[in-house]
Amino acid sequence: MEPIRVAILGFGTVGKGVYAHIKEEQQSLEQTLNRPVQVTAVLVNDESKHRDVANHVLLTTNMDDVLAQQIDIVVEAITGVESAYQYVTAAIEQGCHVVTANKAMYAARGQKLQELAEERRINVKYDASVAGGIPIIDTLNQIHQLESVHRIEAILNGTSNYILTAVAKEGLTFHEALTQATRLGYAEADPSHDIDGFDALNKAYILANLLRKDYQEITVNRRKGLDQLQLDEVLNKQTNQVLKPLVTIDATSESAIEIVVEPTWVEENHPLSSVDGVQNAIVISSDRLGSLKLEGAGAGEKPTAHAIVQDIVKTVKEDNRILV
Ligand SMILES: NC(=O)C1=CN([C@@H]2O[C@H](COP(=O)(O)OP(=O)(O)OC[C@H]3O[C@@H](n4cnc5c(N)ncnc54)[C@H](OP(=O)(O)O)[C@@H]3O)[C@@H](O)[C@H]2O)C=CC1
Ligand SMILES: N[C@@H](CC=O)C(=O)O
Repeated sequence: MEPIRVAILGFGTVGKGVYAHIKEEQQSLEQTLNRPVQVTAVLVNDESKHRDVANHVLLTTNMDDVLAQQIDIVVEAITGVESAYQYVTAAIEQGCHVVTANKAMYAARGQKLQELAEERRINVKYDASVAGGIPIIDTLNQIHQLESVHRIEAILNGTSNYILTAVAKEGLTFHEALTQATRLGYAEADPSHDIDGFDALNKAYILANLLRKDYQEITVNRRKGLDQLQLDEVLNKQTNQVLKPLVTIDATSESAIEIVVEPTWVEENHPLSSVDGVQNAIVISSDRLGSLKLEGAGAGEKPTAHAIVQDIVKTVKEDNRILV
């Protein structure tokens, strides 16, 4: 039986995680999809760094070589915006579905990509780009189809939450905690994106865009990261309060969806106060639902790979040309 051919762009924490997940879960994937899933090509910056790709898989630095492999689904897990956008655009133009984890790229170019994808009847899925393993994109879409979501409060950066927890509860220095977060594969290749709040802002933007009506703008009222904190603030814990890297998305105004990203002291009975370490959580509020809290691992190899493989499975099930 013809395999479903997958290319992985990027072979770092996330790309390797997807490669390992597909290999380890080969049988269950084949049972679910009635066809085997095969990683056919891997794209990297520097081939010489990568010895753990099997011989039958094309390892290359050239996207044209990847697309020459009759790929069904391109998994994009590289860093930065421009190259990623070009690769994904080329993939869509060639008729490949796309699954991406790259929130910086998706926040900046997601809308353009979806327009192009719609023209070509291609899926672009991006659940792994927000909150690691938490299945937030489809969940939020489904809720919002039934009634307006008016507010989201969330922790969307695993590295920042890991650092604040380690400093406050384990007595680590900021530098020690960041070093551990990097070693564990949580931090961005350039961890300043975690620390300055831009990673959380990109994720907030992706969620806000799902709630946005055509006439509404998305405005960023504040973006602050851990880099603007004095460490003493974290150590000198105030009574009954916990410092959390909070994101709020307020959709109550007719004209704008307003985002605030800011480390915030929350009361101990706040739904996000107990979310520690690399965990992320999202509290979605609407009239009928009240509030729904989703919590799970917000970063790292396995949860992120899980989200990507889920999107691969959904993509195949939605495309009759692949699902035979
Ligand atoms: N780490 C995490 O927990 C999560 C990360 N993400 C996102 O997933 C993406 C990947 O993250 P992560 O795996 O941690 O990053 P890494 O830095 O671990 O890996 C990045 C990989 O991308 C490759 N790469 C970078 N630029 C290019 C390029 N222009 N062309 C070809 N290959 C390139 C690198 O190649 P080489 O190895 O040769 O240098 C490397 O293999 C990022 O967009 C990140 O924001 C999303 C959710 C969670
Ligand atoms: N660096 C990010 C990785 C996942 O998106 C984080 O720490 O949340």
